[in-house]
Amino acid sequence: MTDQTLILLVVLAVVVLGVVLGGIGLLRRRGGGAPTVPPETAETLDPDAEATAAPPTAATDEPATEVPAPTPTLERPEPVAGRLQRLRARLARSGTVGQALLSILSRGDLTESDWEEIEETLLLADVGIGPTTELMDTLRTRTKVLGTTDPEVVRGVLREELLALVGPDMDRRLAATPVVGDDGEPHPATVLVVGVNGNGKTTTVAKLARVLVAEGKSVVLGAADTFRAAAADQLETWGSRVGVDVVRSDREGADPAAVAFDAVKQGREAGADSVIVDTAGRLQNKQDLMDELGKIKRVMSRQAPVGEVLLVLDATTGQNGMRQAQVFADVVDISGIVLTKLDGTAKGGIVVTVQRELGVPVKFVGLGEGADDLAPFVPEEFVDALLS
Ligand SMILES: Nc1nc2c(ncn2[C@@H]2O[C@H](COP(=O)(O)OP(=O)(O)OP(=O)(O)O)[C@@H](O)[C@H]2O)c(=O)[nH]1
Repeated sequence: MTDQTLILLVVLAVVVLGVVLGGIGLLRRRGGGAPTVPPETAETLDPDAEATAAPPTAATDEPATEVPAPTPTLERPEPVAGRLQRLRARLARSGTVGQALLSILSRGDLTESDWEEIEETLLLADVGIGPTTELMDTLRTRTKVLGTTDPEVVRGVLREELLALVGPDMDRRLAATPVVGDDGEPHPATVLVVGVNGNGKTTTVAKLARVLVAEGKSVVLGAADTFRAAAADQLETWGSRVGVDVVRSDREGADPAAVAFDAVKQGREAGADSVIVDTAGRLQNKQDLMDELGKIKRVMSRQAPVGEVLLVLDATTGQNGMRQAQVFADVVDISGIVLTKLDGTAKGGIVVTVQRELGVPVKFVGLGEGADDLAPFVPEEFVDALLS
């Protein structure tokens, strides 16, 4: 190969190379590949960069956008005033006693067998022997003096006498307002709720919390029924519906007094108006019950005086319920009674019996399973419902 041939070959190779490289450049400009722009300048070049940029990750310095948690909607319990009036139809079965008495008394010139019928009606309604005899004596005297069978007059007399029996002057207010302790500090009003299991105690605690919330009070609940985890779950569910905190133990069988103490402590620290404590109420024997309730009350008092001990009693249990009630009254100072399930019984006379035997007023009555089916007991409204 001559020198000339060699120079020709080199020139040819350079030309071919130039053509090939030029072709590749042309292809690239037509969009066949990404422009080789360094990544850090890509954003500034892309007009849509802001809109399409990925959200900042935790690794960046930019603060993460906070998505507010959805606020649970709290229920507003029904107003408390007039609840017994609203629920009076639930007393229909109890009302049969009033209706029966009215119809007998309206016969006029009552015979001994009429009076026996009156007695039987009262006893069947659980009015109890003592109050039944008293009522019959006054009715005998008054109907004889009046000498009338006018239904309105007879109704008026019966209303007055039933009201006297139920006790219109007893103090039925719930001690639920904070008190100033010996240390000069405000303490929440504390309510200890006792009674045999199955009487409706846990649901009553929840309903009571709603009563107080309806009155604008702040409440903390203590789930000291540590034998039954479901009782604490039940309270938590009910409490969350109205924004009420529940203090509980996660350990079944935990010391109920410790839970009660923590509940009152939390209520005090939070500046709550009231603390309501649910208890187990197992009736193994009187001594155990006395030890348990005594300890709970003692321990609670270290945080705040126990202002109220409510006994929950199932109105349908009759004399058996009265015996249980007596055991509780013997072991702890009861300040009021809640009569549950009054909607399902004709034995409304238990109101009279239980007040007489325990010497404390019925403060609330349960008239159904609904969240607001607990009514403050108003003697006039109760007697009117019996006679309507
Ligand atoms: N009809 C009616 N049912 C009620 C009333 N109060 C409570 N109950 C029902 O009675 C049942 C027992 O109620 P609970 O509150 O679980 O009873 P408890 O006394 O706490 O029972 P333990 O937790 O086992 O001690 C439930 O089905 C309640 O809904 C009421 O006034 N009327």
